[in-house]
Amino acid sequence: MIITVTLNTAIDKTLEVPNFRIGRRHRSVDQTTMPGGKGVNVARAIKRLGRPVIATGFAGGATGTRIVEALTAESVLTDFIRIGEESRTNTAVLDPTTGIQTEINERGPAVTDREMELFRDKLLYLAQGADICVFAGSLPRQVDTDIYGSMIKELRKLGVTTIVDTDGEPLRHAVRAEPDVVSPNVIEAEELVGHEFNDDEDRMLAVAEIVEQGPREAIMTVPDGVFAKVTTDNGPQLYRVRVEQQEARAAVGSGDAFLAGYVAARYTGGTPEECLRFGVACGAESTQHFGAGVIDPHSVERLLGDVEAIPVSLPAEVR
Ligand SMILES: O=P(O)(O)OC[C@@]1(O)O[C@H](CO)[C@@H](O)[C@@H]1O
Repeated sequence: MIITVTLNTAIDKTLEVPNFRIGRRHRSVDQTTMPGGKGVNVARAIKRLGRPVIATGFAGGATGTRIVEALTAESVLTDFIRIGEESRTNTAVLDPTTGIQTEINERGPAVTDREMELFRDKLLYLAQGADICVFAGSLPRQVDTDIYGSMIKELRKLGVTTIVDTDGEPLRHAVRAEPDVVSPNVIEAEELVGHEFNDDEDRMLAVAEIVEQGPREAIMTVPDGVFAKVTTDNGPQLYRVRVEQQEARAAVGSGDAFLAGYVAARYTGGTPEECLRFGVACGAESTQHFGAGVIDPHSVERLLGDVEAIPVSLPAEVR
């Protein structure tokens, strides 16, 4: 079983607004709502890939009920802790004339110590039957920024593989707890290592630098693929994995789809290279659909042949 943890679940509302301009009044021509939050999107995509997955975390109020009911309607297994405050609604404005999407994410509810205690209990219970646990997304209010870090340590004792996709302080703490994999995007990775990347060499060295901070492996997502430092049977290996970028219908959540593909392949025993290639195919395919974590597994298989995995030699200083 694969667990996805989403502490800050959301209803993602996307409004289609042609010629969107800051400071003007608009009427949307179309709108969609879907349960979201990064771990929820990862669970949706893993389910579509046919691997066993359960989504957990916090869900509060009428929005929380909607999130759980909508996931159930998608046949995604859920086991959320119900909390007193309302889960958030994240709003995205998509301008079809330019393809540009603007997002406003709410901070989310405050979580009490008691609710957090209940969640820890639940996670440890679910972890007994799990192989992999994915922690993804921001934290709701009043939650210790070391929460992912402390859960990673507890799950390691149970032999569960831990994978993290978050940012800022929670990411900083999580890497120190030595998870199996961290998967930041470029902006999150630049913040983590403390400098900007100017070229591919910088990006390649950055994943090695992140591994130095604690995780066993690091995968940085970029629009056309990933830069990664993974552990193969022959030792550590750097990879650049890329695919020709297609014109995106909606790129939001492609990092979540990458992670879902990577985890699904890892769950069924893929080699590191196979997992990275499958993840990149899933991330790219997801850009053809509205809705984060929505993928078509048949198109993913077709795209896989176009994904290139290039092993990169380790410079002496990062060996
Ligand atoms: O505020 P967070 O938790 O960092 O990100 C939440 C979010 O923007 O990320 C997903 C796309 O990756 C959306 O489903 C969701 O609304």
